[in-house]
Amino acid sequence: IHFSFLALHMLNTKSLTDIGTRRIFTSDHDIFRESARKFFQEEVLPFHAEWEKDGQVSRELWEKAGQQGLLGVAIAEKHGGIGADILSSAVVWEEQMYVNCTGPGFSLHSDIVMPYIANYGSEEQIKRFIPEMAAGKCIGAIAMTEPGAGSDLQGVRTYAKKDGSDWILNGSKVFITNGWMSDVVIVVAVTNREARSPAHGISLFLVENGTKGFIKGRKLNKIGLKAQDTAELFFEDVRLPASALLGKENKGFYYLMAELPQERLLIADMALAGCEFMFEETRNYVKQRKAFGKTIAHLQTVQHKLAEMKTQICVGRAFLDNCLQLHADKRLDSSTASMAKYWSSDLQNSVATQCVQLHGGWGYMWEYPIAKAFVDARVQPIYGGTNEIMKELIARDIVSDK
Ligand SMILES: Cc1cc2nc3c(=O)[nH]c(=O)nc-3n(C[C@H](O)[C@H](O)[C@H](O)COP(=O)(O)OP(=O)(O)OC[C@H]3O[C@@H](n4cnc5c(N)ncnc54)[C@H](O)[C@@H]3O)c2cc1C
Repeated sequence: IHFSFLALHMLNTKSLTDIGTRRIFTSDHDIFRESARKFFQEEVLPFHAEWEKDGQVSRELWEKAGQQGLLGVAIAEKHGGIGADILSSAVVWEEQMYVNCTGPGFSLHSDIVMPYIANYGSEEQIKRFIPEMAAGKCIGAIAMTEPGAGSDLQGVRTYAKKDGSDWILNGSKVFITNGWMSDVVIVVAVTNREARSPAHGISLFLVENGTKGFIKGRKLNKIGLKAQDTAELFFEDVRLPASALLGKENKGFYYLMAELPQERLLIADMALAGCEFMFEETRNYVKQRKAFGKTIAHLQTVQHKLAEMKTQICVGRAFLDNCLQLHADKRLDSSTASMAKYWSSDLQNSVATQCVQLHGGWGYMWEYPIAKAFVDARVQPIYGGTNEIMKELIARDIVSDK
């Protein structure tokens, strides 16, 4: 393995987004990062303002990302994925944040939805979905949250009733990332209402776009993530064949618990990358903005703010990179992933607030990247399990007698 040649000089990096400065990556990762960076700069950034108006990205973008090998990066080749490691996925997450474009729901598709199918799907399901998803021709979503059940996942009401060997699905879901463009949705539903606890009676289903009774509601009008097609989904007497069940009946809750740490790590890494982006954006701004005859970068209070933020980001990055490495070694436990999610997403919001402040009035204008980064950051402590729930999970481990 050839580690990044610059890795040992990490502390002297010119910019927090420089390639080849982090110890966890090899030179192969760096080469991959260069191509991912080019893709996001050329194929995403110039079109994103238009997609913000549309409330969604283009289908073409998904296919281009597929052709470029940016989807399903960490999914095994034998299953139809790219067959690289999770650190390569992290490269894609981070590069998306470095262009400040939150529209494409690639990370959810590649590193949340695809793993469920690869890990729990039948051979037939894997063959049917994974290659198409890696090609960007089939867009994936996952529908857990309902209007009446978010944090309390055991409170889901969507119900799949057996009818011969088929299932009849009824219910509704809300806040579903990639929901409007989705071609396949993993739907969390109750399959046994008499289970000894709700967690024992939940299953996962693969529901395809176009299935009778599967209705997409509106694209939700969010305060940020303007180009992300977050939607409501409705299921009205949707008849599903036995082959739509993902994994084993009534085991859905266990699958969710097993996969959620990766989702939390991904949010955390994107939060840290968002901080790195905002920091560099603000550094550049204060070095050229003049007030009282000098650039504002000359003001000591501004310098101290930047020094504090850089320190926090570097400390956070060290922990996050450790978590990424642990996850690559399959040793990341759930409560450590929760720590990363809660701490990084809180940091992202604190950095966002301070960076907007350092931009003055221009920081409040939509055409300035920092304004977009600020509103986009706000959801990070909410989704993927709220930060209050993260603290519950961390605390449970601390006081447990086991
Ligand atoms: C943009 C966006 C995209 C999303 N994408 C998806 C998706 O793709 N798929 C999906 O299934 N869901 C998705 N979600 C839903 C998201 O995961 C939920 O919004 C989140 O889990 C919180 O649930 P809730 O909104 O019902 O809030 P609630 O559960 O009602 O929480 C309200 C408040 O109460 C607090 N609270 C609740 N329980 C406790 C407790 N036990 N202790 C302390 N505090 C508590 C919460 O922390 C929060 O502050 C998305 C949400 C958004 C906004």
